Amino acid sequence: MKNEKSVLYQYKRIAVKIGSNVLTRKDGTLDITRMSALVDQIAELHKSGIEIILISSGAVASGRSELKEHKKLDAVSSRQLFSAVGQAKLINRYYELFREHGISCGQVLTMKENFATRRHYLNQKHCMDIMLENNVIPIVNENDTISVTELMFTDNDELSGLIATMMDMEALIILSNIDGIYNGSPDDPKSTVITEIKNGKNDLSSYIQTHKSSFGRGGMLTKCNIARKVADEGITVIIANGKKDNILPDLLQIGSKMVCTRFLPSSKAPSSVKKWIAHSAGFAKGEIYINQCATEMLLSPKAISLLPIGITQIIGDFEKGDIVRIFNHKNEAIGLGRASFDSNKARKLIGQQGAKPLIHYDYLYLD
Ligand SMILES: Nc1ncnc2c1ncn2[C@@H]1O[C@H](COP(=O)(O)OP(=O)(O)O)[C@@H](O)[C@H]1O
Ligand SMILES: N[C@@H](CCC(=O)OP(=O)(O)O)C(=O)O
Repeated sequence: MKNEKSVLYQYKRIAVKIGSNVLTRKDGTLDITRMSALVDQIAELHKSGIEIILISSGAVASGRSELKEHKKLDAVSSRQLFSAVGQAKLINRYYELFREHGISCGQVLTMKENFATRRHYLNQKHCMDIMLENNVIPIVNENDTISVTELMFTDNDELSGLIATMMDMEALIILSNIDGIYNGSPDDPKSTVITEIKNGKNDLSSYIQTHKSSFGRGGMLTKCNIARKVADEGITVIIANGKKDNILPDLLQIGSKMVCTRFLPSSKAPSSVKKWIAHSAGFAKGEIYINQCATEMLLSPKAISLLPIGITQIIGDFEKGDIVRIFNHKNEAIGLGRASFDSNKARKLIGQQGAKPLIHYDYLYLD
């Protein structure tokens, strides 16, 4: 499709995640100039016909800029206070900035629990589908005011991965304060950006410095793990520098030479239910341990369901339809699935021949 400047872009449907570090100045306050520049770029892409979902951090930073004086607070309280004030200010800014381009945007606040059941998942999907159909740009963030401690996403990278898969986007662009993933310390002049990461098992952990940057929550390692998982589901993931001028149009042009790290997508995308299950580890209610033979069968190229005969132990209580984690005979987590019946019935059937599968192949996701 052609835009005003006749630029050809690579995708028609993208999710863009703007990280805390992109939107935050050194003193922790919101960088409105950067925000405005990114809105201009998104507006340009939107006008060229690309459907865009924005996952934007910045609520806490925005609240911090607003409430210069406040009582002494612990970490949870300050996050709740800053995000309550900051999210209102953040979305208001986006609203005004997009309005200058004649574009409507809408707010979607969510939390981990909203992905836990298939029904909640589909409700959220419907909300964003309807926004896109009506030319509205969804701006998604975690509902930081009530999502605390164990209910929280690791960070907005995890949330953006869930959104990109749920909405069947062609690409997820993760904008951070760095050009991509370096093959060493980013501060070392000998390090260079890894431009392409092929699908499959690549261990990048030796490259990643574990210290976190000033305002990011998860760090580069979570970004990589999420990126690989999303790419396995058939979506291209690009990590690029959101602080660079005109980064989005430059990055997405056909034949772009812009420096970034690109995770190449798998050509075999799983079904929509399997994608949901793949991102459900945080909501698993039980643990299913299986023997070596069952492990080998499940990992074989054939479409095999998990039968009670291969189960050795069940930990935890779950209902029919809940997500459970699967462990091999070496107690290593190998995947997730949706239980076809509850834990009481499953326990009674352990090791039995001829019983119905506890996890049907269609509801089984292996790492
Ligand atoms: N090998 C690496 N390549 C690139 N960045 C790295 C690497 N190791 C650690 N990092 C750090 O990861 C940071 C980005 O992650 P994060 O703090 O989560 O950002 P964001 O807020 O944008 O999500 C970078 O600023 C960088 O300091
Ligand atoms: N939801 C929070 C940001 C959460 C977060 O983890 O951000 P990031 O480090 O950009 O992935 C906020 O709006 O301030």
